[in-house]
Amino acid sequence: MFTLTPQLRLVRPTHRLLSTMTVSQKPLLVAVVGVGLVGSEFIQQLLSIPTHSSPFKLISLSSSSRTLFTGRETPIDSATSWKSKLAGSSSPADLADLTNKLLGLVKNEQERVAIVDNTSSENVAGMYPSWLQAGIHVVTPNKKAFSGDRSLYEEILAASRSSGAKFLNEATVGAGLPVIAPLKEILATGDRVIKIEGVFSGTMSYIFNEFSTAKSGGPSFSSVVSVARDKGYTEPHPADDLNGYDVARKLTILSRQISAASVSSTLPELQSFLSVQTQSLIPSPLESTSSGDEFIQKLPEHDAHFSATREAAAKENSVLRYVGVIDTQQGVVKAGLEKYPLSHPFATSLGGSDNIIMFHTERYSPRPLIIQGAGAGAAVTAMGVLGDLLKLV
Ligand SMILES: NC(=O)C1=CN([C@@H]2O[C@H](COP(=O)(O)OP(=O)(O)OC[C@H]3O[C@@H](n4cnc5c(N)ncnc54)[C@H](OP(=O)(O)O)[C@@H]3O)[C@@H](O)[C@H]2O)C=CC1
Ligand SMILES: N[C@@H](CC=O)C(=O)O
Ligand code: NA
Repeated sequence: MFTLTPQLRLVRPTHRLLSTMTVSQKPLLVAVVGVGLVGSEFIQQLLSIPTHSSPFKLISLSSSSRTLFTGRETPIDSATSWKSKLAGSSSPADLADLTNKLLGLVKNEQERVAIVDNTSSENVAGMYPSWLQAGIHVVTPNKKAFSGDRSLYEEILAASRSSGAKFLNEATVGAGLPVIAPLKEILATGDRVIKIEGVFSGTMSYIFNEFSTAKSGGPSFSSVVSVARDKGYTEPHPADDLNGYDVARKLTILSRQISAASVSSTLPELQSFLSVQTQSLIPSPLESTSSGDEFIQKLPEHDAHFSATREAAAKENSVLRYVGVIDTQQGVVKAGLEKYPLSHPFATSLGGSDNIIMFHTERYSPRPLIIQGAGAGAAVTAMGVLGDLLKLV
């Protein structure tokens, strides 16, 4: 009889340990909103983690027209059938209804829930404060919430602070490249950013890597833009890349992060990405061209201007690159076309849709921290999103 006691002693701590592990290893329930290029690849990558070892359960998918909500007992686990299951769902897309269902899981079942927003929708971005307030984590490559109206950004920060739910947005800048995470570490460990300078647009990178090289002359600007569009690198309307807004949004995201970490930041308080000094490359006669096809058709009329700019740079042994700069000493955030000598990393080391980002900080000085690699594309962007999701578990 007395032998029971030691056994009990053994059993009880082991059991407690198991129950603790069970709680901390409860899978994170994931709802995906947006199943386009990045969304589909993200689902593929998520479902490629073997079910028995996955820390996630995929419980909901939404396109702009319909939602599939399976709940946690029968999660979506097949990379081959999720599309047809979503297509066959009779539930219309309804973010309010999805929010209520997820809120029930958080409040009534003590589940941990994350929404992954793979859209570029402002409406979806506008839901973040209510999701975070409800304790639902948000992971996204969508730049809208963090680069749009300052009030939305502040609501997001406040909601996350009050509930403890996290928002992670690594893929909003440099796609899968680590940019946001190193910046957070630079700031959190007490280093000071002096300047961030980089090629932040995959599309602009491709265009200028092809248009302006170490060799004199080269293809016409319009032909490079046209090829970039045919390859699927540009937005359907190339003006949406050439206006520089995508770069301005990325600079806003980084700049707000720097300002939030430093009470004495000299950076301007950006009301939105529209507050960034941004040079548009759209020739003024084409500014109101609403069709992408018409834009491409008329762009050759402006080739001479771009060729002259290229030749002027070449005379100085330099090339043209569309860059973004955050200068905390000058208090400037700007995006535009700049000349770089051939010895500069922006001039000769870039290929394809590479991004390159240089962090000049007090610690990384005089030699900057440089991050470079593919800055657009479904595979690397989805990896950045899944990487963020893994940080939650
Ligand atoms: N592609 C890239 O290289 C990179 C993309 N990103 C960002 O990733 C995000 C996704 O980009 P990408 O996949 O290329 O874009 P896509 O246009 O391919 O996909 C976006 C999807 O969002 C869906 N959508 C729009 N509104 C809603 C809504 N209210 N509810 C549910 N779904 C909705 C659309 O669905 P439907 O088809 O049903 O209309 C569409 O399929 C964007 O924010 C983009 O800026 C970031 C870095 C790099
Ligand atoms: N259009 C963007 C894609 C990622 O944000 C780019 O060109 O970098
Ligand atoms: Na990134």
